[in-house]
Amino acid sequence: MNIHSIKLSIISMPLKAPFSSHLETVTEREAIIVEVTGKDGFQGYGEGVAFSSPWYTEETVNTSYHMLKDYLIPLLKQSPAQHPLEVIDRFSVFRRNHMAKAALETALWDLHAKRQNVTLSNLLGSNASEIPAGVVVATSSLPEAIKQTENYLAEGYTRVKIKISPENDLVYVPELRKRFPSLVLMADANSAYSLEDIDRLKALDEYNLLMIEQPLAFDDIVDHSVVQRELTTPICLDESIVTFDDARKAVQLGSCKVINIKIGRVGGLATAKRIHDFCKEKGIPVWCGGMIEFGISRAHNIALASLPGFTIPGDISGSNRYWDEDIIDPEVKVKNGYISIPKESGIGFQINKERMKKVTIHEEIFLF
Ligand SMILES: O=C(O)CCC(=O)C1=CC=C[C@@H](O)[C@@H]1C(=O)O
Ligand SMILES: [Mg+2]
Repeated sequence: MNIHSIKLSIISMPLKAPFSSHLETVTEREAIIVEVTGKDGFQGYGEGVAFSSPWYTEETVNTSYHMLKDYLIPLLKQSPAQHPLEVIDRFSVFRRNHMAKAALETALWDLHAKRQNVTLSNLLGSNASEIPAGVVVATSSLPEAIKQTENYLAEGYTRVKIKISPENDLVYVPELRKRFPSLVLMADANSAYSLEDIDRLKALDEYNLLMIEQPLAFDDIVDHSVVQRELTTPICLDESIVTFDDARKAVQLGSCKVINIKIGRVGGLATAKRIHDFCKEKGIPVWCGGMIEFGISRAHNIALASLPGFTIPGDISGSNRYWDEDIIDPEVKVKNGYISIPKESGIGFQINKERMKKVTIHEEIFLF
C-alpha cells in the first residue's frame, strides 16, 4: 500500500467520571494511536483499544505495543499488502492479539478510503446518513445510575445499557424499569454468572430487557446455549466472539440471539464485516460494541455500524460521554438520538493535533 512510515503514539486521558463494572473501575484511559503515512502523503488512523491491564481481554496497551512494534509493523514492511482486505490473512501467522492487529488494519482502511476519495462507510458498503446512538451507564451507585439515565435521556439517547452482577441485578433492573417503563434498556453482565444462577437470570425475564449481554464465562459458547433455551430475554454474546468461527458456532448452537461486534475484539474491520454479513444472512441482529474509546475508534465504529445488519443501537455515544475534549475534530455529537455519518473521505474526522500533543505520553516512528 505504498507506505512511507508508521507512527505509534500512546495517549492517556482521565475519564470525566469513573466507569464501573463488577470487573474493574476505569478512571484513566490509555490507548495506542496508529498513524500510517503513505508515500503520496495520505494518512490513515487506527486506535488500539486494549486496556492498561488485562481485565476485559488478555491484551493490554503494552502487549499491543509490543505486537505492533516487534511483529506486525515489521511483517507489513517485509511483505507489503496491496489492499486492506489482505492484511488479516497476513497477520494470521501470529496468534490472537486481535486489538493490536485491528489498530493497524483499521488505519490501513482509513488510508485506502482516503486515497479512493470515498467515506469509509461507503467503502464498506453503506449509504446510510446516520446511525442511532446508545449509551452505557456504569456506576456502582443506584441513585447515580438513575440520575445518569435521566441526563442521557434528556440528551436524546433512546437506548441505555447498564452493568449487572448478582450483587445488584434484582435491585437495579426493577428500579430502572419502574422509573423508565418504556426505555429501551439492556444489561451487560461481563461473565458475572454461572449455570447455577439460571433462576436468577430467569427472574430478569419479567423486566422487558432488550437483551442480557455475556452472562456466563468470557470464553463460553456451550453453556450459553443452555441458558438461552431457558430464557425469553435474548442473550447477546460479546467476549465469547473473537473470530468469525466463534460467531458461526454460536449461531449454530443457539447460544445467543444477538451478537455484539467490536472491531478490536475480532481483529479488524474485515472480520467485523464478515461476521455482520453472516449474521444478516442468518437473521441474527448485530450491534457495535464500544471500548470507552477515543474519537478514532469511535469513527471506525460509526462507519461499521452504518451497515444494514446493525439493526440495534450500539454502544456508540458522543465524544462528551467520556471526554472533556476528544482527539478528533469535529467531536462526535448525538442529536435527537442519532449520530451523523461524516461526508469527508475515510473516517471523516480530522485529528486534533494540539489535543494529541497534550495527551501523548510516548511516540515512535517506523520508516518503511
Ligand atoms: O464504550 C462504551 O461506551 C462502553 C463500553 C462498554 O460497555 C464496555 C467496554 C469494555 C468492557 C466492558 O466493561 C464493556 C463491555 O463489555 O461492553
Ligand atoms: Mg459487553
